[in-house]
Amino acid sequence: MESWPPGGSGPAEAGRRLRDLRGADLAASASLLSGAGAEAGCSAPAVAAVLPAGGSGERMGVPTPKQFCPILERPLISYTLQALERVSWIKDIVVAVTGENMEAMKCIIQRYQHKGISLVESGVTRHRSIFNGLKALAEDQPNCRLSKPEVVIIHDAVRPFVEEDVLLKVVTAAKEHGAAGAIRPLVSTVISPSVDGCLDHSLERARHRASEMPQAFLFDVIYEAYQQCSDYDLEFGTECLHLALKYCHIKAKLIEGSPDLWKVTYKRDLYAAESIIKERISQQICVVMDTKEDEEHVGHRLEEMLKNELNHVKVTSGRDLQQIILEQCYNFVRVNVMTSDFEETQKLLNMLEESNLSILYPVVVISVQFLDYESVPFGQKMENLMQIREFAKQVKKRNILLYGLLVYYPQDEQKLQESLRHGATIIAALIKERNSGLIGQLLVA
Ligand SMILES: Nc1ccn([C@@H]2O[C@H](COP(=O)(O)OP(=O)(O)OP(=O)(O)O)[C@@H](O)[C@H]2O)c(=O)n1
Ligand SMILES: O=P(O)(O)OC[C@@H](O)[C@@H](O)[C@@H](O)CO
Repeated sequence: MESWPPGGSGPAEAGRRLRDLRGADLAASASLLSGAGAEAGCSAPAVAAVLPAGGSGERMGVPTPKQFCPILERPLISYTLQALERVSWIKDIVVAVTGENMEAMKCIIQRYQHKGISLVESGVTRHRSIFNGLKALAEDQPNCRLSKPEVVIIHDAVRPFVEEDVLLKVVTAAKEHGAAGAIRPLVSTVISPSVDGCLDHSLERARHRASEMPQAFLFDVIYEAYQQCSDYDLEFGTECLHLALKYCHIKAKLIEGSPDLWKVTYKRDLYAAESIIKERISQQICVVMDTKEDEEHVGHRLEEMLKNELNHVKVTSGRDLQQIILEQCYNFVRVNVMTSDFEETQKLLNMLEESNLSILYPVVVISVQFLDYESVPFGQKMENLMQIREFAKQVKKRNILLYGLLVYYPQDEQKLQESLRHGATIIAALIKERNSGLIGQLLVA
C-alpha cells in the first residue's frame, strides 16, 4: 500500500497530487464498484466507517450523553451500530468515545452482540474525534488490527435511521468524486444577523440545503484534509465536506437523503426516534393457535379483525413458529380457547427466551383467553388467570412484555363480534405502545 502523501508534503503539493489521483484512481474505483472491474480479477475496494460518539449532548438537557440515552431501554448508539453492521460491505466500524465512556461502550457492544466494532478515544471536538477515528484506520498506526480502507464513511452515532441505500450512494459517489454527503431540504430559512442583532440578509431557501450524514470520502482525501486542518477548523468546524474542499480542493457530490437521516439533538428527537422504532417493530404480528387455517375457529375471526388494525398478520399453528421467530417478528398473539391455563402461552414464551429475539427489541406476547365465565366457578378460573402476573415479571427480565386479554365466549353473535373488534383494538394498542406498565394485566374485551 502506497504511503500517503506520495512524495510531496505541503498542502499545495498534496492538493495537486490528489487531483492527479482523482482521475486515474477514481475511474478504476468506479468500475470496481459497478462490478465491471470484478471480471478483471480486481477485488472490491474496502469500506470502513467512523462514528463520532464523544459528545456530551448538552442540548439534550440530561446528564447522560445523548448517544447513551435509552430508547425502549436500549442505548441510542446501539441502533446506529445495528444499522451499520448489517451492511455487509462495511468491513470495520470505528467508534470514538470519551475515555470515561469506554467501558460503558464495551458493555453495550457485548450486551447487544455488535460485531466488527473498534473503539478509539474521542477528542474535545467532533472534528478531533473523527480525526482520531481516521488515525486508527490509517496504516501507520502501531499494533492496530484495522487496515486502511479505500473509502471511509463518516456518520454521527446519534443518527440511527441510516439505510444501506444511502450508504451505497455516498460511497459510490465518493469513489467517483473523492467526497460525498447526504443533504436535505431546509425547513427554516437561513438568515444572517448584523452585529446589532438585526437582519442583515437571508439566503434563498430553495437554493440551499442542510448538510446531513452519512458522508463518505476516499480515505486518502479526508485523512490528508485532517492532517492539514488548522486548529481553528478542528476546534470550531462542523462540516467534513468543507475540509475536503478547503484542504484538498475536492468538491463533494451531494446526495439527496431521506427524512429519517436527522440527528438526535434535543429531547423531542428521542421521543420521535422511539416512536419511529415502535412503529417499525409493530408491523409484523403472528397469531398462534392450534387449529388449521380453514377450520371455523373464533381465533380466525379475531385474526380477521386484527388485519383491520395492523398491516401484516401471520397465522401459525405453531409448527412454523421457529421460522417466524427467525424472520424477526416481535409481536405474538397466543389464542387459547376455553381454557384458563397458560400452558400453550408458556411454550411460546420458552421458545422466545431461547431464541434471544428480544435482545435488540422488546417482544410483545398477548395471551388471549376465550372463556365461558359461567361454565365453572369463576373464582377458580381467576386464580389460574392471575398467574400471568408472575409469568410477566419473569419474562420481563428477558425483555418480553406479556399481557392478558379475556374474551367472554361463547356469547350471542352480535356481542361476540363487538368483543372481537374491541379485542383487536386492545391488541393493536398494546403492540404499538409496548407499555411496560401494563405487563401482567388481564384486560377484558
Ligand atoms: N467532542 C465531540 C463532540 C461531538 N461528537 C459526536 O458528534 C456527533 C454529532 O455532534 P452533536 O450532535 O453536536 O453532539 P454533541 O456535541 O454531544 O451535542 P451538543 O452540541 O448538544 O453538546 C455526536 O454523535 C457526538 O457524540 C464527538 O464525537 N466528539
Ligand atoms: O454541529 P453538530 O456537532 O451539532 O453536528 C454535526 C453536524 O453539523 C453534522 O453532522 C452535519 O451538519 C453534517 O456535517
